[in-house]
Amino acid sequence: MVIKDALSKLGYGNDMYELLKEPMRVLTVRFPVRMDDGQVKVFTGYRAQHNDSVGPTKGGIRFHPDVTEDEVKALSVWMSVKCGIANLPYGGGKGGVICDPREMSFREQERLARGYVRAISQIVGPSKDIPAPDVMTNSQVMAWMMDEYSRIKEFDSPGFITGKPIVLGGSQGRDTSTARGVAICIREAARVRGLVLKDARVIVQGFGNAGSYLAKFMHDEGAKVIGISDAYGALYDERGLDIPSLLERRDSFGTVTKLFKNTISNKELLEQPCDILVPAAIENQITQENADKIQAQIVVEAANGPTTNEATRILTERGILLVPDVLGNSGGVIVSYFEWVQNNQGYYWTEEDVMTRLEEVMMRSFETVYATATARKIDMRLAAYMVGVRRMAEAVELRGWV
Ligand SMILES: NC(=O)C1=CN([C@@H]2O[C@H](COP(=O)(O)OP(=O)(O)OC[C@H]3O[C@@H](n4cnc5c(N)ncnc54)[C@H](O)[C@@H]3O)[C@@H](O)[C@H]2O)C=CC1
Ligand SMILES: O=C(O)CCC(=O)C(=O)O
Repeated sequence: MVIKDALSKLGYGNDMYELLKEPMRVLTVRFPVRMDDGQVKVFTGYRAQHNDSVGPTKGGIRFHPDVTEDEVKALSVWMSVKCGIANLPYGGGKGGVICDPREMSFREQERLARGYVRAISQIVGPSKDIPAPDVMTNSQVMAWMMDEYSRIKEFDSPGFITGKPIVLGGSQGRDTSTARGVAICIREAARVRGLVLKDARVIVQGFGNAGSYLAKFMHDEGAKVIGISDAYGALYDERGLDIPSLLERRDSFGTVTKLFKNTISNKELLEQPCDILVPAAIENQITQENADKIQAQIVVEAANGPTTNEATRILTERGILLVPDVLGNSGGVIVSYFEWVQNNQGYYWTEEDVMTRLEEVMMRSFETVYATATARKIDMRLAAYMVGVRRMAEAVELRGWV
């Protein structure tokens, strides 16, 4: 495990690893939701809280048929590392519900969101554990969840959840912040590799919140986005895709390829020649099986966990610069933190303020991780974990837990 290597390189013993290798708390909930046809369906969900030595835990909630307890647990550990790199006063958390919102009506999704919040309400809160959007959840889902939590607690609680619509206390720029952070990492990675972004060939896997805005930002930079995909297939054109038109035609779940006949598979897309490859969908996409077929100079992970540890080793040995998820996609939680700060202060920033601060934190994070990787001659993922876990380990020691 990377966290074990990172702790060991930082000089910590096995006791620290034993504490930090898994979440301190995981709640499994089963809750009823009345469907539109009058029947009641029981859904299973989870909320994992990795470690709260630094501050309350923080991390998104995903609605997806493949959610498992192990996945949510791993995602909560990665959130801790991510918050550590960006120096946010949080530990990591993550939640998920096994469901397929694409098959549910708007009102069924609302009842699901509210039911999940009722089920987890005892262990979450603005100074305990603060959720946010993730796969197949969005600002509307956050609005329902915030409303449900506020009703239960009987006071307005915007700071309970981030990624809300602006009128309900959301932050300017949160919707595009994950992609903005990825774009900053791409710019910095290209700089250290001497790659000019204009006309650089970019492939983005996933066309939801993270992937679609990233494709837009790359297109706006003058790069050539030659491939994109969603859960149903991929579009590829070496002359460059019409990203503005695809953005208009995607649905709220990031689906667009169903509108086209000439699609290729996600597997084929990942193996096409390009300069920059951005996995922005789900876990385990670059593995031992296809890592030697990746034809990019730079891989920036917008998704959580798209590259296995073995594949990270293969890509790094092949000289490909891999910017890991815990750094690459940290723009989302950074602006979530800004949203929470604004909610706590009751004072709201301009989009320019948000973007300037995001840029500062992302630049500092990239530079610290890149310098650690270069100085220690280690891959960017291990370097990121060393940077990310250090503060948490210190806090654990100072509290006398280990
Ligand atoms: N939304 C956010 O603020 C953040 C998201 N992330 C990560 O980014 C990734 C994507 O999240 P979002 O864009 O928010 O989700 P989303 O639900 O908005 O979009 C997901 C996209 O991935 C596609 N997809 C789903 N299953 C797929 C498969 N098997 N193969 C290929 N494509 C598939 C979907 O069709 C959709 O285009 C996830 O790993 C998430 O954890 C990370 C940090 C923050
Ligand atoms: O915005 C947040 O608080 C967390 C987003 C998230 O789930 C992630 O970074 O993976």
